[in-house]
Amino acid sequence: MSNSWWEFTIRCDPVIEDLVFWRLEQFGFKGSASEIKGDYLLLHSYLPQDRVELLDLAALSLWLHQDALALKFPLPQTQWQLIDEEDWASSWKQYWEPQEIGDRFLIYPAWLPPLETSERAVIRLDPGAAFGTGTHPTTQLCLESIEMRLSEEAEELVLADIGCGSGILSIGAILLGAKQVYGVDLDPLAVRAAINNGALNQIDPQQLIVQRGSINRLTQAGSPKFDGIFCNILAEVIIDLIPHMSAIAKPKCWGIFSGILLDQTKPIANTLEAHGWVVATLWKRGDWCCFNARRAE
Ligand SMILES: C[S@@+](CC[C@H](N)C(=O)[O-])C[C@H]1O[C@@H](n2cnc3c(N)ncnc32)[C@H](O)[C@@H]1O
Repeated sequence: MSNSWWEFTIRCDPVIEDLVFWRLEQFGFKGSASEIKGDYLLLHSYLPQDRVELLDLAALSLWLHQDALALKFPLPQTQWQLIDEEDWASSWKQYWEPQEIGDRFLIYPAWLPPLETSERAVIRLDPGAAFGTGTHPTTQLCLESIEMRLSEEAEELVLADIGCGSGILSIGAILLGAKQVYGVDLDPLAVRAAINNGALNQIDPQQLIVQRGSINRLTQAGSPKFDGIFCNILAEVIIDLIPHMSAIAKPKCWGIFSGILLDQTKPIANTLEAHGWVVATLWKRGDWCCFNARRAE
């Protein structure tokens, strides 16, 4: 089967949703959708076939069992199957619904009829294989932080979105008035999704500039210095990236760092402080937290 996808389905206690999401993300799954069914959670996650071996999926299932056992929750039930590209597209879509985030955003699936009016900034999205539908707490915490940062005088801001995924944060920032956002992602599928989503939201490609790569793309000649940086990746990756951020930050730059589990806050705070950042606030949701920081004067 060409262009096939693994659909990995997990039935588990809703309390361990964050942990399961985290495990899937570490494993490389991108598109996930969950729904509550009575007293359990049904979670579907998707990954291109060529990114994983069958045995790895069995190992993932074991990890999920061990996680639940360690926390004394019932064992999750897992199953996986190969589906073709067309089925993947429709599987994914049926579980994903419009979602309000914070006071200002509405995430709106691309395949629904466009809204005629909304009081909210409507982010239309087709995430494709990229992470970033707004259903994950780490993305929500970022969008809410962006909302707070961009409440006024946003029109001169040039921002960086490191690990842009579907482009959801970049698009959100532009809809709230940012002048320009540079998005980077290591994953070519994410780059494609972010570019397509920019177009879907009628954003000028000069305003949302998406490139494949990481922070190194933003230190190259011709890249601007940034007024704000957002980065929703895992803690270990953020710790590696922080030392390079001074090179792309304006003196009063702010930073939004998400994708961090509660028990990982200390190394993140220490690394930020060691590299010239002051932590302003720490927002929490479930097991996750998001740092809002600014450059030390
Ligand atoms: C958790 S997703 C975040 C997507 C989106 N920004 C959001 O908030 O929903 C993390 C993204 O970072 C990308 N990524 C992982 N490590 C990276 C790195 N070192 N540099 C750039 N992108 C990276 C992944 O491919 C993935 O698309």
